[in-house]
Amino acid sequence: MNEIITVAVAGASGRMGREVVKMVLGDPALKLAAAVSRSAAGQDAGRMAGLDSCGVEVKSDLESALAETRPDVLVDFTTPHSAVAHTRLAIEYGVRPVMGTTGYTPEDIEELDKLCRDKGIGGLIAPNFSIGAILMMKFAAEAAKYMPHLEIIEYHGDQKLDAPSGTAVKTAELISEARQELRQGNPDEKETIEGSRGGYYNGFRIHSVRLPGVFAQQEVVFGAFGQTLKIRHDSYDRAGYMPGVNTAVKKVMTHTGLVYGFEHYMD
Ligand SMILES: NC(=O)c1ccc[n+]([C@@H]2O[C@H](COP(=O)([O-])OP(=O)(O)OC[C@H]3O[C@@H](n4cnc5c(N)ncnc54)[C@H](O)[C@@H]3O)[C@@H](O)[C@H]2O)c1
Ligand SMILES: O=C(O)C1=N[C@H](C(=O)O)CCC1
Repeated sequence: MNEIITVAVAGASGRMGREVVKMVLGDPALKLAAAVSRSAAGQDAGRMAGLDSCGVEVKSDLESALAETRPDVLVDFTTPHSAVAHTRLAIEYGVRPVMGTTGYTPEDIEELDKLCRDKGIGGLIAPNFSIGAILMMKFAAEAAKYMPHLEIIEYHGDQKLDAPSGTAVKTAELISEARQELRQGNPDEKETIEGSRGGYYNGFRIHSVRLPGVFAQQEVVFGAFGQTLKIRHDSYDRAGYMPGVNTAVKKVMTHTGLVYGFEHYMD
């Protein structure tokens, strides 16, 4: 029989964190070891997530929670400001990080991969855990081989802290690996309002829309002679990320080193 995997959740009272607590409590192969939230400290984690009491009290400090409970895995959905520090902390305690939080740079990822390898543990940074979003990224990278003129438009709520989204950055990276080098558009173009052409990435543009009422959507728009192609993904419910997070918690136990992108866990 497989060992039960013990899981700590950081950002447990947040919108994603509550879904993760529910997912962990609902899977007999997993055990909630700790839940960390500064705003909900002292509450029962199950009650906080809208379920019955589970006997795990929410703690306010990640480091002491990891030191006391020594879980197998940390699942983190907090803020881009704390993502790197939380990943380092988990690795230091030998806890495998499954990081849904966005905002890492390529240099951060390289450093954290080395730390994981030195410690002999696995880790995952996944800007998006939903199957549809992963397929949208894969299809966009494939399309870019044949239609290299493109722009990425991502839409999120107006309180999102990072721009572009982690998903847009990952999409841009995958597209850049697949697409021939090309500087799009008119080289003499002039912005009369700064930023109106969006962010520049390897010859193409990324636009971040932030509006109340929006959750998470992205489209990659391709243009070629006489035609356009749009590849679009829409998220409607945070529970839609949970099958991916559940798979990640189990797969991160099986390898060494940091994996960047949930697509690596799909095959
Ligand atoms: N990978 C994915 O599939 C995916 C999906 C949705 C959201 N996200 C990302 O997850 C992150 C969180 O999103 P959300 O919508 O749940 O945000 P949220 O604001 O609802 O929740 C974040 C929570 O983290 C807590 N927090 C902040 N700093 C903390 C710290 N140092 N220690 C402990 N808790 C802390 C906040 O109090 C809050 O409860 C964002 O970066 C977002 O982009 C990723
Ligand atoms: O709601 C958010 O914030 C989301 N962030 C992720 C990103 O930055 O890509 C994924 C979708 C939801």
